[in-house]
Amino acid sequence: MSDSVTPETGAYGAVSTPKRKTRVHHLQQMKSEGERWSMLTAYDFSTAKIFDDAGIPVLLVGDSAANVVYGYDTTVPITIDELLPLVRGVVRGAPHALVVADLPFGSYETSAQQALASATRFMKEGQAHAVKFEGGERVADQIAAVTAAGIPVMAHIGFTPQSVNTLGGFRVQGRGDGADQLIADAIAVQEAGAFSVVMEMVPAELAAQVTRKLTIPTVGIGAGHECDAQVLVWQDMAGYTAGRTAKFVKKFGNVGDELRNAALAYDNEVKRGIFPAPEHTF
Ligand SMILES: Nc1nc(=O)c2c([nH]1)NC[C@@H]1CN(c3ccc(C(=O)N[C@@H](CCC(=O)O)C(=O)O)cc3)CN21
Ligand SMILES: CC(C)C(=O)C(=O)O
Ligand SMILES: [Mg+2]
Repeated sequence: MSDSVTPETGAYGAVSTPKRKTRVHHLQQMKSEGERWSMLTAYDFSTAKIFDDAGIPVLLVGDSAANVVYGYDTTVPITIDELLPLVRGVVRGAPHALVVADLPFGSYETSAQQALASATRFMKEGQAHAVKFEGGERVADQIAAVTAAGIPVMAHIGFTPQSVNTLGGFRVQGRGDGADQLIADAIAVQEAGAFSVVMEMVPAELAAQVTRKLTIPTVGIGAGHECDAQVLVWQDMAGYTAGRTAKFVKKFGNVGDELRNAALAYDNEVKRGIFPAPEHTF
């Protein structure tokens, strides 16, 4: 092999690509060993395959599909029936990653029974490995019931987008008096049996404090670098989101520009009769 970067390893090949099937206990183990890990959203087979191959250990089929797949303004309208087919595609594309499915708004709030029924659909029909839903103390009963049934639960506290209408918009949570509630929520989800907890838009110092206090791994999004793990919506991470993105986003690529340029080049060659060339012709 030459010294060039190969598609098999890539520039970061040495530090990624764990070719084992990620399980919940591995994430716990990584926290014990002080090893950080990353999580990305995925919504289809092809991208899941790329992220799985890159060694991303956890993929989330987020209800953010409401925005990035279906074009809704918020995550409130998306349904189980809209999310389930995406979960099936991601699971087929990701043989190594732990695939977590987000429960959408309206599918778990009323009772432990409702949460278990919804989670069960994602496990049976979607073949997900775990579910995630929003809320702290207020969904502790749901977390306990779903976990007791053998379904690992990832919790989600801080800014919970499904509650945008009561949280007063897309805002940082846990400032001032909110800190006590955030800590209470973190402890409640751990005690209810969650295997991990997402903290969204929480001041870094508070997120660090919660991360030290909890035994389960914390996954930050806009919660500073002292969380045990990080998550981003993949389109934000790769520079594929049209328009402005939140302050917590870093663009690691220019996929949007790449795709647009490819479409322009294709259109141009078709119009000029250059594509298809003899080598593309039977
Ligand atoms: N593409 C995408 N990325 C996401 O991170 C994401 C979604 N969609 N959809 C579901 C939720 C919604 N999320 C959001 C949406 C907007 C802001 C936002 O506008 N934040 C502003 C205001 C912060 C403040 O003033 O407190 C920001 O500048 O970060 C944050 C999180 C996170 N999730
Ligand atoms: C941003 C992550 C945590 C999420 O809940 C989603 O993508 O729906
Ligand atoms: Mg979500």
